Amino acid sequence: MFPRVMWYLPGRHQTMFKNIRKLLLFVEKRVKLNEETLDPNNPRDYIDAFLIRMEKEKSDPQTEFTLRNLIYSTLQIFVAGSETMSNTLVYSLLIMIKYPDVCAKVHQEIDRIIGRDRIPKLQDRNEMPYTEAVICEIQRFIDLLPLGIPRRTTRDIEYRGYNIPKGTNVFPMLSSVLKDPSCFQHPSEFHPQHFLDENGELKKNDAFMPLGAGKRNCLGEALVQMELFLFFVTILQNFTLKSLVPVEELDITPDVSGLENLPKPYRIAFIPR
Ligand code: HEM
Repeated sequence: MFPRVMWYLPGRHQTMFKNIRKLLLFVEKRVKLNEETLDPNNPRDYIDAFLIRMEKEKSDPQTEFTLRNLIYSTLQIFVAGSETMSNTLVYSLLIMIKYPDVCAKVHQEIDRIIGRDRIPKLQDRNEMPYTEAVICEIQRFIDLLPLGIPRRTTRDIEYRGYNIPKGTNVFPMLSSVLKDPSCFQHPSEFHPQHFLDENGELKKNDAFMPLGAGKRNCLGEALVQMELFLFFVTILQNFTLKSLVPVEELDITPDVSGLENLPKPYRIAFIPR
């Protein structure tokens, strides 16, 4: 997907490479700091845990616990976890101003279950099926990573009658499930009822996989669902959102992009409640 030749061609992508190098330097510094202050009996974070395992396996030539893997996997967690979350939140606010009736119902549920005098907590999720359904539908509708994350087969495999040789790039196209009309009644519309049953309770759907599926699904899955709930609900608990243009003019189709479905730039007013 990112052929090596791009490193040598001029263009705007060079800024991206420069920024990645800066991030790598930042991670390298952080790893050094951890190394200098490491207490093997008291690991503080992912980097400490990795360093301890590196030390244990240092005589194994096959080990995956190398300094290079530590730096790249730490960077991967940063990159995978920041853009995706912020873009989902930015998109969710756009959808809320496009559908003020949905936003009003979320406001009502927040006021009923949490009120205005305390901060939201994760346990509130169990009592807020409408808000949960809206958050699921936002993730399904925006389909943030339509192609999933590119993978490569490590051996020859046969899947449903297809032979896929070792070394083949595979794009698990998440859109094909998130927008599947046999799984979602109105696949191309924003429709929170996709995740609600006739009693208004949260309804699970096996085709809901914005974070991938299987052994290598999103590492941050639990964090994503926690963060989305807490950030989204805290914003709506404190603000009424208003579009600065007539709602009909708001375009919620994604901007042109390579990997992620990004929201088009928009302006929004946050009015304290
Ligand atoms: C809304 C936010 C996010 C979305 C939509 C998202 C989506 C995804 C998807 C589709 C994959 C590929 C899964 C597969 O191939 O089956 C993935 C992988 C991954 N995600 Fe996320 N992600 C999000 C947030 C996060 C966060 C917060 C973190 C870390 C703190 C994270 C870390 C990772 C990592 C490390 C992988 C690679 C896992 C592996 O290869 O084993 N992601 N994510």
